[in-house]
Amino acid sequence: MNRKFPSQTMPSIRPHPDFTSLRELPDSYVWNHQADSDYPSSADAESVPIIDLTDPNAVQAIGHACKTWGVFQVINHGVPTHLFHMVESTSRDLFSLPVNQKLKAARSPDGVSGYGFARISSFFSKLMWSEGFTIVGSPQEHFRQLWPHNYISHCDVIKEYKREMKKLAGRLMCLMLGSLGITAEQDIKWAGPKADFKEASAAVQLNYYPACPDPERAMGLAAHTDSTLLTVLYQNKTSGLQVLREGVGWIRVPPVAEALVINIGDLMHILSNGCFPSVLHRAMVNRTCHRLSIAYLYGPASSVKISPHPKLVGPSQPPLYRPVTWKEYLDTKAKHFNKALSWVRAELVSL
Ligand SMILES: C=C1C[C@]23C[C@@]1(O)CC[C@H]2[C@@]12CCC[C@@](C)(C(=O)O1)[C@H]2[C@@H]3C(=O)O
Ligand SMILES: O=C(O)CCC(=O)C(=O)O
Ligand SMILES: [Fe+2]
Repeated sequence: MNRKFPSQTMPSIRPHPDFTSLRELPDSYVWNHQADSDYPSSADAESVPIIDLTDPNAVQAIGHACKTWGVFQVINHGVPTHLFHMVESTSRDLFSLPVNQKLKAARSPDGVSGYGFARISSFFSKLMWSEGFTIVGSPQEHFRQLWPHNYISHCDVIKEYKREMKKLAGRLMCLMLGSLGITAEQDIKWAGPKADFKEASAAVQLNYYPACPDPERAMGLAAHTDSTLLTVLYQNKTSGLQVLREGVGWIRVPPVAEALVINIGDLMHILSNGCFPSVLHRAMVNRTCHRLSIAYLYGPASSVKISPHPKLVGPSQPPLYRPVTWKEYLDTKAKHFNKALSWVRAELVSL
């Protein structure tokens, strides 16, 4: 697939913003959305599929959505509603702390976890109107810095959220792979004997997009694909997420009560030998309402090499990618950003 990406520049280091003090959009936050004319905006011409996980035809619907959209929303997913309220409340408490307090849990320059700008900021010359907090492993040390007296309850919320998300992500893996004729129990060794993907790993990304004085010219989170197998995204009631639909343009993914957005990531793109293309997406901002989203970024255990599945490879379908671990892929992404998939393409030998 030949994708065009928005212009990128060399990485640079920037200070943290204090959004509440900005009444006008500083030039450093003004994005040239003119460049989007490459991708005509089709507003609501088409909409991202919404799939009921209790529907007996869910496997086929998921397969179709993964092939043609790379994204879908799920309802009746079984994750208790109160958990979303709790994780949203933890997120809100975190981002509403004074900047100096949040900086006590800042992500270190070579670290993964903690508070900071979107990691992809370094590839763009303009700043994004958002803050993020990444959780890999336990958030305890960082949360203790943020809330010395009540960090434990916040840690418990994240722990419970991760547990539920892991269950759902394992289920989604079985459904997605099932639609390709791949049975997790027999065909994916690392899925484990119960095919529950127990050894899988994940990161939780809390995203906060403050209300913005000039949303048409700002960018919440620039266009990217996730480096995951799949991402489960919870968004609050404020819309902002958009996905790129090849040949159509940017399509809104509106918040739907009780629904979760599922994105195909680059590792699923590789595992499916390009059958399920990862989806380019971005987050826009709002003039009056802040927006929160919580991404559960799901991938394999660190020792697992992901490569095109043998069932999807044959004389007429050569493997398009070489085997990579998640860590190797993240390193490639950190260097080449949206061109990372091309960097892991297998050498095609012409006969
Ligand atoms: C596991 C990961 C995926 C991620 C990089 C990370 O190490 C932790 C944060 C993730 C995130 C969330 C926002 C978008 C994204 C592109 C980014 O900059 O940080 C993703 C990364 C990714 O999927 O490549
Ligand atoms: O906030 C959103 O809707 C998108 C977030 C996202 O793409 C991410 O965290 O990877
Ligand atoms: Fe994303």
